[in-house]
Amino acid sequence: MTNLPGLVVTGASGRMGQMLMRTIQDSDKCRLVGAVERKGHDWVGRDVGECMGGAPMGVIVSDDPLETFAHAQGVIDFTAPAATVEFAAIAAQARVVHVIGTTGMSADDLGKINAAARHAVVVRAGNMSLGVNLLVQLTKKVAAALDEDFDIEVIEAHHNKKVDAPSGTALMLGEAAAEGRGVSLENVSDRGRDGITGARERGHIGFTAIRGGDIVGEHDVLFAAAGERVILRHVATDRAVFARGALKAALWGLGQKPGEYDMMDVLGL
Ligand SMILES: NC(=O)C1=CN([C@@H]2O[C@H](COP(=O)(O)OP(=O)(O)OC[C@H]3O[C@@H](n4cnc5c(N)ncnc54)[C@H](O)[C@@H]3O)[C@@H](O)[C@H]2O)C=CC1
Ligand SMILES: O=C(O)C1=N[C@H](C(=O)O)C[C@H](O)C1
Repeated sequence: MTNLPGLVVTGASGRMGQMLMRTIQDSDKCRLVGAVERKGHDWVGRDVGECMGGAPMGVIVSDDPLETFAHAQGVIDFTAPAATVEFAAIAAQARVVHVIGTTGMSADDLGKINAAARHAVVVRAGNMSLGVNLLVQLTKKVAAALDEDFDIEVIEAHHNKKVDAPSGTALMLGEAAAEGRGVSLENVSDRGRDGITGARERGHIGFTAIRGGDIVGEHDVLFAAAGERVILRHVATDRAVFARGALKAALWGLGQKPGEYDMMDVLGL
């Protein structure tokens, strides 16, 4: 057992943190060697199993990422942009694989993560599920096949605690649609319509975000033309799909050279 790769989960008390720790616990390919939460969090100093309301897991929640990462081969990080940028620098220093699921990052944040990836393996994706990564490829193909008579709209729905919009997945899908069309998303992105917006511009890619209840994550890519519509859809009903993808990414990353990778690399899509 002790020869299995050791993984740390950051944001341990979060929706994804807890799902990740349970998934690692159930895996026979890796083991949980650390759990990190922010300073002042009431889980710090306590056993993670007990914090989650179960039996002790022999892992004490820490607020010291530097010390925790030093005992691991990989870190799985679904937290918040500022925390992820800090963890990227520490993971690079410790030369451990850093799997990043955090969304809502700025261009500046992404630049810092890219710099960290010079020293360690980083696998980053706005969605770690197999289904969404397949949908990204399908979106690129459909966008390449249909001309601008088809208006492209990305519609996403998430739970009422989500803090960023559009979702990381919606942006991946928008990028894929733009790439399929041979344009830059930056130049055609249409976000936040409100009021007298004027008619829709031909060639634009629109984004709509729905927030409510406990929706895990739903994404539609709509191609709407006169007389017909094509709709590509992914519905996640269980966060386990993201956790399984993240574990796969961490284990895959152990065999790679330093650099920034995504789930397409991991899944070979
Ligand atoms: N790429 C993917 O497949 C997926 C990505 N996500 C993304 O993962 C992120 C987290 O999502 P949730 O788990 O729903 O959020 P959450 O709010 O439930 O959990 C975030 C956790 O990070 C912790 N945290 C914040 N700053 C920290 C710091 N400096 N040090 C240690 N811990 C810190 C918080 O205390 C919290 O426990 C979001 O950006 C979300 O969009 C979520 C699901 C799937
Ligand atoms: O915050 C979430 O919950 C999710 N975030 C990711 C995103 O922003 O796309 C992935 C998934 O949809 C759930």
